[in-house]
Order: sequence, then structure tokens, then C-alpha cells
Amino acid sequence: MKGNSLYLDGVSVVFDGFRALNNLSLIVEPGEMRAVIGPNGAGKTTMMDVITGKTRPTAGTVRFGDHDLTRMDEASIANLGIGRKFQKPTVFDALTVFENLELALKAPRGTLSALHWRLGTEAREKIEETLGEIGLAARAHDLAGILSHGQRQWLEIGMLLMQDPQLLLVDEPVAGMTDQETEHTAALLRRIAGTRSVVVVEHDLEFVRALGRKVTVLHEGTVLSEGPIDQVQADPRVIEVYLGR
Ligand SMILES: Nc1ncnc2c1ncn2[C@@H]1O[C@H](COP(=O)(O)OP(=O)(O)OP(=O)(O)O)[C@@H](O)[C@H]1O
Repeated sequence: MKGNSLYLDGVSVVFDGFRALNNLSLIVEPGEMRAVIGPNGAGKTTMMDVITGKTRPTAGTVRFGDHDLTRMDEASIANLGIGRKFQKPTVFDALTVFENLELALKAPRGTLSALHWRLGTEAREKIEETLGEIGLAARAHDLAGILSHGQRQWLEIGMLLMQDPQLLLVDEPVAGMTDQETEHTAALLRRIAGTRSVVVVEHDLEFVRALGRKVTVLHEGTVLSEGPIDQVQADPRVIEVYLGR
């Protein structure tokens, strides 16, 4: 499929002599969904920060297709189509679900006034398509403030989708969710991946299993193990440093 691969090669991040990332290499293909797990302090957040330009690597290559992300600022990286969902939702409680999605739509630039109506229709269609994708069509005109924790997380994912990302980085999406919400989130992310790449950082291994995709285990800033969940869970190195604790 078309789209860009995410390519990290030999990436290190050193904070005051401490190696948060240590020669990390990782490739995420266009349309792929990758789960990243690892114990506290493994470097998962730092990896996301390096991809989004929040943290500059001390060494190594970070590319998205032909773009060298180490030379770009956060806004330019976001404009390439790399979206990040943090753990804490930032939806507007006093607006409806529909209005939150509308607000997240990129304002069309340099639009002629004659095109406004048509673009308005396109925007509405896009919002409706996204409502379907995140499973909140029936809640479109409810205030975001009355949504459940899980529904707010889905709305936030929807707000990112409004910006047509090529790569979505999702940080601990199921923390605090009910089992049913967790299952719904796995299905939602499986739907989203395919037309976009998705990198999910998560502690909940049952959720990672439900995603059913390749897993990367980080430890001490580098890749300890990579493969299907059954394979990494059976890897003695993983059992020793992470799963067995
Ligand atoms: N700005 C910073 N200055 C100094 N050390 C930092 C900084 N940011 C992160 N670290 C350290 O780097 C290591 C990796 O942190 P990181 O947050 O990337 O791990 P993580 O895998 O996301 O952990 P968690 O699962 O707890 O969120 C940790 O030991 C952390 O204390």
C-alpha cells in the first residue's frame, strides 16, 4: 500500500549520562499496527517523544518515508500526518461529540467562498464517517462531558482521525477502561490500522493479545524481543525482565 514507513535505526537518547534509549532500531510498515510493551522506564515514552520531535535523539536515524524527523520540529512532524494520542483525553466537555470532531477538522486553507457549501458537505460527511468508525454515531449530539471514560478516549481517537493521519501513536489507550471498553478499543484500533499505521504503547497484555499483531518488547531503551504475542511471552529474556516479575 502507499504511505510511509517509520524507520528508527540506532537511536539513542541520553539524559545527563542516563541512556533512556540505547541503539533502538524499529521499522513500522505502512498500514501496520505495532504494539510496544516493556517494564516501567523501558523507554516507551521517550521513543514516542523522539518520533514526534519532542525529544532529539543523541544519535541515530529517525525517518518517516524520505523525511528525516530528527531535523523537523513538532509542528512540521504533525503536518506530515503523524498524530499522537496521549493518555489523558483533551476533549471539550461543553461541546457535543459532533462539535468536537468538527473542531478537530483541519481548517481548509485558501478556500474560495464559492466552495464553502461544498466543503461544508464534505466536512459533514467526514465527521459522519468518523463517528461510525469510532462507534459514537448514536452519541453525536450528546455533550462530550457526559460520555463514559472509554467513549471519551474513542472521541479523542476520532479527533485525531479528522486530521487524516498516516501514522497514529497511541499511549496506553485502555488504562482505566472496563473489559468491554477494552475489547471495543482493540476492535477500533484494528479497524483504523490498514489505512494508517498505528503504534500502541500498552501495559495490558490481554489487550495486546486482542490486537493480534506484532509486538515489540523494549527493555533498557532497546528491543529485547519482537514477534507475535505468544512468541514474546515465551521468550526467556522477556520472562526474566518483564513478564515474570
Ligand atoms: N527528561 C528526562 N530527563 C532525565 N531522565 C529521563 C527524562 N525522560 C525520561 N527519563 C528517564 O528515561 C527512562 C525511560 O523513560 P520512559 O518514560 O521513556 O519509559 P517508559 O517505558 O515510557 O516508562 P513507563 O512505562 O513508566 O511510562 C526512565 O528511567 C526515565 O526516568
